[in-house]
Amino acid sequence: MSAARDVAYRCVMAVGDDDAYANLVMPGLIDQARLDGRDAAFATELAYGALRMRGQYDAIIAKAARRDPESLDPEVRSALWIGAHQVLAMRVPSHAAVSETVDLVRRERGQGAAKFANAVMRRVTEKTADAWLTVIAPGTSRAAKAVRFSHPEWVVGEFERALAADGRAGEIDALLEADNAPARVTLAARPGLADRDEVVAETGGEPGRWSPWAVTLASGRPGDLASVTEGSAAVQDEGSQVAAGALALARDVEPGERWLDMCAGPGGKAALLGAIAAQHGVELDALELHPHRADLVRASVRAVPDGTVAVHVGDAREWGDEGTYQRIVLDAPCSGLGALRRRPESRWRRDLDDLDDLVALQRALLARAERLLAPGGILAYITCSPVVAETREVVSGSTLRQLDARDAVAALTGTSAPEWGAGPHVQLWPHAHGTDAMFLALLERPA
Ligand SMILES: C[S@@+](CC[C@H](N)C(=O)[O-])C[C@H]1O[C@@H](n2cnc3c(N)ncnc32)[C@H](O)[C@@H]1O
Repeated sequence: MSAARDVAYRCVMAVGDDDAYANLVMPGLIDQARLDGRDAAFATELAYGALRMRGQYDAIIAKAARRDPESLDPEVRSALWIGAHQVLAMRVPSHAAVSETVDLVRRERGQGAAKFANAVMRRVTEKTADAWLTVIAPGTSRAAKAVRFSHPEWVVGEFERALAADGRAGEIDALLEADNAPARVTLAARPGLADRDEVVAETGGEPGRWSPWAVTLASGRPGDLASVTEGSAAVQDEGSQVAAGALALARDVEPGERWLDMCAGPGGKAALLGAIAAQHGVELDALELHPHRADLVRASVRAVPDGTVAVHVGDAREWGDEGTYQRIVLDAPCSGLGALRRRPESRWRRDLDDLDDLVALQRALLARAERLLAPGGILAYITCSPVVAETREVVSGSTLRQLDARDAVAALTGTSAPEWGAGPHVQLWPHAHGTDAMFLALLERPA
């Protein structure tokens, strides 16, 4: 069996067995197996594709095996997902995909299971992906879309609601499709620490579409770049750059301002805001509940001039002195459903019940943020989720005045405010903006 397929299999199994994150385990597996660039890309596509599309592949396997995929051994089910992905979504010849899958299953579960896998894979290869979709996902119901685009049905429902609330009813297929396309890697060349043109030259990438600091990479491992190693640039979705940058640009920075990042780990926004704070000679407190994530914040801000960012460990609901901060970013813990492109397994890890707890936490954090804000201060409420309950419904419970976030986003991105929807908040979308589905509201405490 090929080393790349073995790496993909180990990754899929680690995600299933150990609750691992594919993007965290994959680099180690690739290094261990000493895959070259081409095989590493192949293994990554196999594993991420299988993890993303497993909802659709389970529906196909159920028909082909005439068995509930849940009843299969995890080893067999994982191997079949990877096999199905090769046949249905990549240009791997059927005979190779079948024999590699059978070899894998034989190694893991013996001859009987290999015979079964052989029969299932042969049936899978009998139809094209489109032909299978007419069998497993006919029509345009929510359930059919869930299978076709391999998302949990409740997530499709939440996305439909969020799109409709944003004047984008009818875009659901485009959104679900965008979630299944791997996101290109974007760096932030942190202002004052790195020069964007130099990072473009260093990486062979291109300037981003929205953020003045963004560099979009064609390919490659960003960890190997000098600017990333020293911390003057870092991987950061353009949506995150826009949301954090909008707070900095919402109005002129006055001397002596104090800024707070209430939920800072792992520190992407803290580093961007810290870099901007340093340019203005103002200070940023970065707070994080979990000590190990606070360590990540310290590492993330290492290139920001000393004395600008102070990292603290604590629960933001009980932290700080009231009326202290002129700017606060509350990048709230959320379902993460706006970042499904980057985390292939994450759509299957949440369920609707998680939302209630998250929303309660988001509301409590926002209530605390309101108190920590100085009169006249501004708060950015941000989520990497478009879910209505986590976004506009949380903000609508605030006692603060909502500013038109479109103005700050337009100023930052060199666009005009009406391009960013009906306001006053801004909702970014993978299919429309090529970013994660970040939500941004700017709230102001009356002076
Ligand atoms: C969405 S992430 C923030 C991402 C971060 N702003 C960035 O750009 O890298 C939310 C963070 O909030 C932290 N968190 C959760 N509950 C918290 C609380 N009560 N107080 C402070 N931080 C909390 C989580 O551990 C997590 O690191």
